[in-house]
Amino acid sequence: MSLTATLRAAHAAEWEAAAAHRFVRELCAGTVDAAVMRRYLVQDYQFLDRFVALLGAAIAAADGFAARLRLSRFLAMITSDENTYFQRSFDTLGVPAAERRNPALSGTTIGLQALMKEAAESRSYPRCLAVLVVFEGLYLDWAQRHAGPLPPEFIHAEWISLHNNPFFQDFVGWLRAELDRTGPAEEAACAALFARAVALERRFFDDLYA
Ligand SMILES: Cc1ncc(CO)c(N)n1
Repeated sequence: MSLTATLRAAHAAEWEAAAAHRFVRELCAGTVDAAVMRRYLVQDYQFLDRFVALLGAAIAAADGFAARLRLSRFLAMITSDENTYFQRSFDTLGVPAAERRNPALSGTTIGLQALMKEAAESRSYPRCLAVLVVFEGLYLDWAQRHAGPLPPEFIHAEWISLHNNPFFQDFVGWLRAELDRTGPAEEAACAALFARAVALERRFFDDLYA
């Protein structure tokens, strides 16, 4: 089995709990409560800041120009289409500037930020990939479970389509192949980061209903 398949299998129960979570089921049905969606987006925008830094670290640590180009194109999408999605959602939900910029962080958001900081500061390409494979692979997984027409509200519909489109599918497949190619040299460290990422993803969704 490949490294990514082995890691995924080792954390199958936690992965499934996140990928089939009540939040993503309600999101795909277009029925998620507006206060829950607001709470999610406010915390996730703080995730995004560190996520952009992690992508920058992966770009710097990557072992070739082809990988740097690929990661840079993804980073360009995050800092354009995805960032404006948050801004338009915050406008629609009436989220004030202070809460967009500097909200009270949940323990899980702090944990995700610390995980990304640690991976970024390792200056290790495979360690950055181990975290990215979970974040992007898990979001592709739940978004691909959506069937039928997209929900009517853009806040729901765009969050699904941002995570299930040909560009994103292709990118996640490439991330997995990169981790399989480079991860075996640092397998224990990659496995530890992968495990923490899956657990935090699940908690991030659980928090919304706590
Ligand atoms: C917490 C979290 N994980 C993964 C993604 C996908 O990038 C996201 N937006 N937020």
